[in-house]
Amino acid sequence: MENAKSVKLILEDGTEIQGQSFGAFTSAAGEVVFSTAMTGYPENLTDPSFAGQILVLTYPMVGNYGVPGEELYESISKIFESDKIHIAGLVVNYYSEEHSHWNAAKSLGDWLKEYNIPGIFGVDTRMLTKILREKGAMLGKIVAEEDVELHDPNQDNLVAQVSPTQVKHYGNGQHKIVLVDCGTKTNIIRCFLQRDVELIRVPWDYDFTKIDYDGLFLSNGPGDPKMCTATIGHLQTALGQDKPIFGICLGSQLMGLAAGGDTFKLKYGHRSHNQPVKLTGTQRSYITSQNHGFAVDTDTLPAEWTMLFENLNDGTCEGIKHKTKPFFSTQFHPEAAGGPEDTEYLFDDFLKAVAEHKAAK
Ligand SMILES: NC(=O)CC[C@H](N)C(=O)O
Repeated sequence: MENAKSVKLILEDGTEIQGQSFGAFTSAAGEVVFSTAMTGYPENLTDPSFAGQILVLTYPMVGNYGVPGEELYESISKIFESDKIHIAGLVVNYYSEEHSHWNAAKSLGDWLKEYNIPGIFGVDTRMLTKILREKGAMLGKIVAEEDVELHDPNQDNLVAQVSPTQVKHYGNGQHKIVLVDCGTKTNIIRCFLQRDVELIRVPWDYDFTKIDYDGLFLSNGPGDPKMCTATIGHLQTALGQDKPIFGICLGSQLMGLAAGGDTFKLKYGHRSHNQPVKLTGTQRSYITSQNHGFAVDTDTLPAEWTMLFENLNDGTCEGIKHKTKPFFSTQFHPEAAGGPEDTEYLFDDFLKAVAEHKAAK
């Protein structure tokens, strides 16, 4: 891009990288994390799990397929994972303002401008990723004209910032599922609506134990799961019953915490579309889409819980399950947009558990 203004990326360890501005010419602070996914920036940027984060993309050319226009499916976005950009800033190597794709409606830079989010290009993002892998995810800032303070988003209750304040209903299928929205990706809603469900989407701190549901679902979401004390409290009540429960990503961490286990922060997290996980007790592995910085500490799980999936790169917990009750979770994203769809069958497993539980009543 010609005539782009200079901006800097500054990390908390003092690393300073000069680059050029695209998107909004403004400063922003956050936690600097990297993703090695090769595509999917429209989905990543709108995933509420990224709230407060400055996202570094290792794929070297970004923007060349543009950004799709908004289309709706059952009153939710057909493509995006929410109705706005959630990242704090974007760091890329080569930015392509020119774009070409059958459904492109605008450039990535124009889209970032609409939401006042800064981007920086001309950064060797693979070198930067080596720093983040060695030292761990760090605080950082993109500095345009005005300087800003470093800020740790994990100290904030980000879930309260991205969760809706109203209850919403979707679909009229036979299984009544409560979706606790801690920052849900819309593809989770789409996955449910393609199945036989009536979905009740409730805020993160809503007392869902008052609803006579058939199954409970806990969504993904941003920040430290320990901030969600209200959700954990309601979940503990639900764990005292037998109705099926399924959690994804933050939802998995909340299940671990409500069960009495602990969570911890990974050194630099898992963000990509090719994370291998193994189903415990089998030799079967799946390629999964992931975006998390925290994980359940398997060693802290109570005796009636066990690890359901294990990450084959670093051995960390990628899901848990109760040994006798129909409660299970994944740390990865089985609904995966973008990314591999190998594990979407888990939605069917959950609804099968719901149907069986209803039949046994
Ligand atoms: N995608 C998610 O739900 C992320 C969960 C949590 N915020 C983490 O970073 O681990």
